[in-house]
Amino acid sequence: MDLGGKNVVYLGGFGGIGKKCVQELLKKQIKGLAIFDLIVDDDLLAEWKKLNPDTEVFYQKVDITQKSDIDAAYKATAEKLGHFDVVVNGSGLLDDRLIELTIQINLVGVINSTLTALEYMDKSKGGKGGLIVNISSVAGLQPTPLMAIYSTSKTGVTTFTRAMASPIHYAHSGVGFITICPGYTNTGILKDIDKKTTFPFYETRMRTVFSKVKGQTVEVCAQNIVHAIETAKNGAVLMLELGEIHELDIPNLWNPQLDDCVFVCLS
Ligand SMILES: NC(=O)c1ccc[n+]([C@@H]2O[C@H](COP(=O)([O-])OP(=O)(O)OC[C@H]3O[C@@H](n4cnc5c(N)ncnc54)[C@H](O)[C@@H]3O)[C@@H](O)[C@H]2O)c1
Ligand SMILES: CCCCCCO
Repeated sequence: MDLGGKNVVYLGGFGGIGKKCVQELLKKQIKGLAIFDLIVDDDLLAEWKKLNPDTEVFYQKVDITQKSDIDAAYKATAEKLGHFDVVVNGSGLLDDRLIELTIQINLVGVINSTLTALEYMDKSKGGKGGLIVNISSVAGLQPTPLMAIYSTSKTGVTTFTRAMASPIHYAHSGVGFITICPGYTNTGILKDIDKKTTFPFYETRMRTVFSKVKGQTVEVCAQNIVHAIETAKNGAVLMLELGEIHELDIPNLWNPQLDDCVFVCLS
């Protein structure tokens, strides 16, 4: 999608990856940018507004565990911008001690944000269509024993987003979906990992190598997220690893058998 003149909503826009994504998005002559987040950096927000006078940049406080916050923020954004073309669900928590909160933020919050945004974007409901980008993780592509709860939440994000990208849904709503799965990216989420694993001090092979795993810079991750927004097709699952974008082809593992054929479950 050409981002020039578009309206973007970014959830988690003051986080490590979020801040850099916002800075990359602001280079694309977007028309409006709504930053939803639990926290705000007032100085950074003021700087973004000052440096981008032709873009309407504003902040909405949102606790993504509160559906009422999500509803209010999207309503206010629709009133301010008229419509929005791109939504990035980029909030997240990595702390397996906090089971319910991990699921609430990483999965239920993304689901609620997605379904609320769809109410405004869905062509069949008077919307203009658009693109919803859900940030999963490499931990959302395969089981990650070191942080099993986080991995579960992110696997849910990957599966939910792929289901939303069904050709049937897309034909109906005109809203495309892509899943972004970053590898290690140098932000605070990876710090103090021993306090955030499923089992404290439980030596897994991953824990042994955790501090030696190669990571990518936040800047290159953000650049690739924005490149994906501009170029990826509906349904793409993109692993962003060490500065590269790998489009993944995840096979169907089950296709229902009918009396006279195998029904391929693509929608
Ligand atoms: N850094 C990595 O290695 C990495 C790798 C793969 C995926 N990710 C994912 O990328 C996204 C951004 O992560 P990050 O590395 O920038 O971490 P971060 O901790 O810097 O940012 C997390 C963001 O989520 C927001 N958030 C947390 N709880 C919230 C709540 N209740 N309501 C609203 N917002 C809330 C924070 O305010 C912050 O803006 C997350 O979804 C994370 O799981 C990160
Ligand atoms: C072991 C997987 C680490 C995932 C990074 C945060 O999504």
